[in-house]
Amino acid sequence: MTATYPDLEGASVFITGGGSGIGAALTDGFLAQGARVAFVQRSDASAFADAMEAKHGNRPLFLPCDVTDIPRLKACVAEAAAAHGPITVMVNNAANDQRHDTLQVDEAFWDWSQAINLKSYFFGCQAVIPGMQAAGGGSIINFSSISYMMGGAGYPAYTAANSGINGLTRSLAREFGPDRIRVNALAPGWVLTQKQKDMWVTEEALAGHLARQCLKEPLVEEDIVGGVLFLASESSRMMTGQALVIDGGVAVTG
Ligand SMILES: NC(=O)C1=CN([C@@H]2O[C@H](COP(=O)(O)OP(=O)(O)OC[C@H]3O[C@@H](n4cnc5c(N)ncnc54)[C@H](O)[C@@H]3O)[C@@H](O)[C@H]2O)C=CC1
Ligand SMILES: O=C(O)C(=O)C[C@H](O)C(=O)CO
Repeated sequence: MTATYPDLEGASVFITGGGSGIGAALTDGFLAQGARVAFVQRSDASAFADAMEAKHGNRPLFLPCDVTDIPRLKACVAEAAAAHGPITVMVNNAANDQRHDTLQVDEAFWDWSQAINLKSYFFGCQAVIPGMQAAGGGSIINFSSISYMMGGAGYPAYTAANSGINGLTRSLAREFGPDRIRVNALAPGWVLTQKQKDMWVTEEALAGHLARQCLKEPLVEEDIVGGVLFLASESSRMMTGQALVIDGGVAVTG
């Protein structure tokens, strides 16, 4: 059950990685609010856009883009603004939590990981801020993760980026608050997307993780949508520079 936010009707929303996983649930959730949604991702999402149009009678604008290609990312932001009006809601969601062994990481892997998981976030924000300033404000939601709060081993380049996203978020909130641009992070817990199930979920790992949650059910994509809509809408008008955690209540120490 998701609340309705009347101010999101007609809002111009841009989502990175909006065609699969949590991002697809976000595209669905914003379309259900009557927003105009543009999203980017690397792989073809035309069939998903068709399905969304059939469901909502409101087609999202899919723009193929690798978010590590910053000129292309900026061009997509410009194309989305031309189609839907100035972007007033930006969701930096695309990421890659590829596991890695610290002693095997080389500079190329490190740079690849930061390019997706941190650099694209900075330049995604930079691309939408002038339009938000001209529009009199906006809301940016940067996806982080509880991964760095848990201090989990096995993906330090990813957790470093997730931690960096919170620093980025707080600094941008300070710099652009006077323009009425709000910048918040959202840190999900373990959300059982198809990719997580295919790549990382084992019975043992899931049981260990659920033991750390207060609420003993796994999270699904839709559990994240309500928090993002709230941060996007004027219902959170005096909230900025924060990290909203949706993780079923994971104990972060021990
Ligand atoms: N699923 C989980 O358990 C958790 C997810 N998160 C965060 O939530 C966000 C979404 O995660 P998921 O839906 O699980 O991820 P996912 O891997 O299922 O989807 C990520 C999306 O980003 C796109 N993408 C990846 N690299 C890209 C690139 N270079 N250029 C363009 N698009 C690219 C993918 O195509 C996909 O649409 C991420 O920021 C992730 O760090 C955080 C904590 C836990
Ligand atoms: O990709 C992530 O970020 C996560 O999967 C965070 C999870 O809570 C996790 O890593 C559980 O082991």
